[in-house]
Amino acid sequence: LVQGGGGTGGGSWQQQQKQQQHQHQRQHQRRWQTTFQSDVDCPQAFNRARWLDGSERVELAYKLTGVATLALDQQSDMIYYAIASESMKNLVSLHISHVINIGALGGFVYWLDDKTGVERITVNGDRRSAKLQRLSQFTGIRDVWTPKAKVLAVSTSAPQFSLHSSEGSEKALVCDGTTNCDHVHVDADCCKRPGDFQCLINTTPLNDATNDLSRPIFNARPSSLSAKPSQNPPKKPAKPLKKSLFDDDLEDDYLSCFLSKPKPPEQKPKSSLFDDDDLDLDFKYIFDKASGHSEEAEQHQKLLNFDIGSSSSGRYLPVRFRMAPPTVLVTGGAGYIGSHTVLEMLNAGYNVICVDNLCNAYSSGAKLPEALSRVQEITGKKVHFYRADITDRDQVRAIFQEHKIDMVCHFAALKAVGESCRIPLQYYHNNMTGTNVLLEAMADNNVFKFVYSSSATVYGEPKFLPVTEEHPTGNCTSPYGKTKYFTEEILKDLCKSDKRWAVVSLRYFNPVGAHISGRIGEDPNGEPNNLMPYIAQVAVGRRASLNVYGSDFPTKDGTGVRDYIHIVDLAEGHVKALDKLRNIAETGFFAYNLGTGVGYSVLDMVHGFEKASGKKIAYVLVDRRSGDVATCYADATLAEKKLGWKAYRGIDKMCEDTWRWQSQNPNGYANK
Ligand SMILES: CC(=O)N[C@H]1[C@@H](OP(=O)(O)OP(=O)(O)OC[C@H]2O[C@@H](n3ccc(=O)[nH]c3=O)[C@H](O)[C@@H]2O)O[C@H](CO)[C@H](O)[C@@H]1O
Repeated sequence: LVQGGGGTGGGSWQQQQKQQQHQHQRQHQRRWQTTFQSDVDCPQAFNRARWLDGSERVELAYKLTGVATLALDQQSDMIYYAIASESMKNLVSLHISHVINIGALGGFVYWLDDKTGVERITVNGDRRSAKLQRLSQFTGIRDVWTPKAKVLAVSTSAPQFSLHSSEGSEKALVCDGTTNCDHVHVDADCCKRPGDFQCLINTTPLNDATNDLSRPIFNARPSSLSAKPSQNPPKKPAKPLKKSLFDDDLEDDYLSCFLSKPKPPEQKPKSSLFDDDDLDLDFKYIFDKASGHSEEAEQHQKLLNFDIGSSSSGRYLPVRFRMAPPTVLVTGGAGYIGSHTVLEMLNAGYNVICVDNLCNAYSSGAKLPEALSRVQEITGKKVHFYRADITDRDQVRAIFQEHKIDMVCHFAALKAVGESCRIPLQYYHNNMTGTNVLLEAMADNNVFKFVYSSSATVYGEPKFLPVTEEHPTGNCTSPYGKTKYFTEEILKDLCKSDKRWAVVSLRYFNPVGAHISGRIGEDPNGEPNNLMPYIAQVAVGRRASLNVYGSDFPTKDGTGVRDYIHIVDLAEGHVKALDKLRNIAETGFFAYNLGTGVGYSVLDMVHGFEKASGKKIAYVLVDRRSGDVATCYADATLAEKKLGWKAYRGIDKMCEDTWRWQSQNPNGYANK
């Protein structure tokens, strides 16, 4: 036992408590969202916290049915409750890093223990059995002392707690952590600190205290008891307060007192978890238990990946499990949207294999098309590339045979509206037959997770604004638009026919902008069809002036209004869609709008670009372009709710980034 205590330390303990509370509150205000990462049939999962809407995390946790070992990146009450649900019966081991609020964790551990089979817990890198945790650090109570009795269990769920004793002691001295006391007491004759108090304890021995925690025998708020003022000042000099319970030698002494367990020798941090025989044994145990077969257990062990962080004390190693990153086949990966998405996917940790026939992407003849070579340069990560046509069944099959593909992100398509009216058969062949070939190859290889590059064009002329996903689809005017609509219909039928398919169709509004590096951007072949690249080429001197199609629309300045979305926001939307497909077992067809919800007119864009580039954009007002609608903008709240995605970049950023790309690459990629 550690004797005495430091009066001066009390203030800092309170301060720490307050700081912890504030920190916890701040976390809740930011509303954590978490993603659970787990492979199918893999009994481990890792949870990553994010700053987004909290609604989905519970749902995700509920899906983790087969998981035996769970690593949580952050502490969150909501997650705990979800984990302690019926679906987590298999959970035998829990690892939580960055734990801040020990008190909240206390309540959870009792509940969790009751609802699941958890036997191993690691908190902030410190491993103990659930039974040990019960008695000490997972309670809001800092210290318990009884002169004679051996305390079997301390249960707390503020403001109530209960003490159980195996022997005939009638009183215990309790410090609840909100007091000035930070130490275990040796003498029971009086309370040492103003906030300490004595309480009655259960004198009836319990056969199995661990099963009887739900029965409080003593309920009181410590503050409601009259605390005795300290009679004598502390004799010993104050010990510096520890940052957390886990940094504290006291804890081991304390536990050894109650459990007659010798204090474990101080351990040096391991350079690798695999050096730790004990831990290996733990895992073997977990896997044996989870799978019932030690051979399988060993296989799982090989699949495990660890991240080891550093701890402030150097004594505990925060451990994170990392699942093997999934491999995504990206078709059309060398194009404008494809290359930006590949970049974000690589940054998010996905393995990427690209296929592109280069019909609309620049290549100098090098191994990689220029856009992807620059993506590699920016990310420092490798992109596998195949020059192949997705309408070619043999080529597509060969790629699936060569790689173990987990998901597909499908961009490869022809996209010029006017051209599609001239050569519709080529559009139907490329966009629809190509997609069918791809889907067949996926099914043949048991790959059923698909992100589809759709367009707001599926809505046709908006019947109401903002356009929600509920808006009717199919009233498309161009063959290009119809290929997007028909493909969505094929995907819906596919999902209906076979419940293994999980498809996310992303309906883009008007993608513009470029990566902040200025190294990749939109590089259309020939004269641009779309507004933004046209403006950029006027600004850089490649074109004399912009034709503004229509100045008599019923809009604020007579020009067409669209929902322009920054390409990096759009790319992030794909990563979110992949994350969703990766992490949940839900199947079916899901469509989401990717837009900002804000409409800008053609002249807004012209002026925005003038501001960003410092160049005057010459333009001429001409007749409307056939098929153009006055106004179109998205309601993108469903993507926010379901994918945790939102567009953050506004018009200034769209124009600045486009200008950086265009001014640094006046002739696009060819201008290397
Ligand atoms: C109906 C249609 O075709 N929709 C496609 C087109 O959307 P949008 O027609 O909405 O995109 P866009 O960039 O071609 O046009 C945006 C706005 O700029 C105007 N504008 C455009 C070019 C120009 O030189 N001068 C000018 O004034 C145009 O009238 C419209 O009001 O392109 C998108 C890709 O970004 C999608 O592929 C859409 O499916």
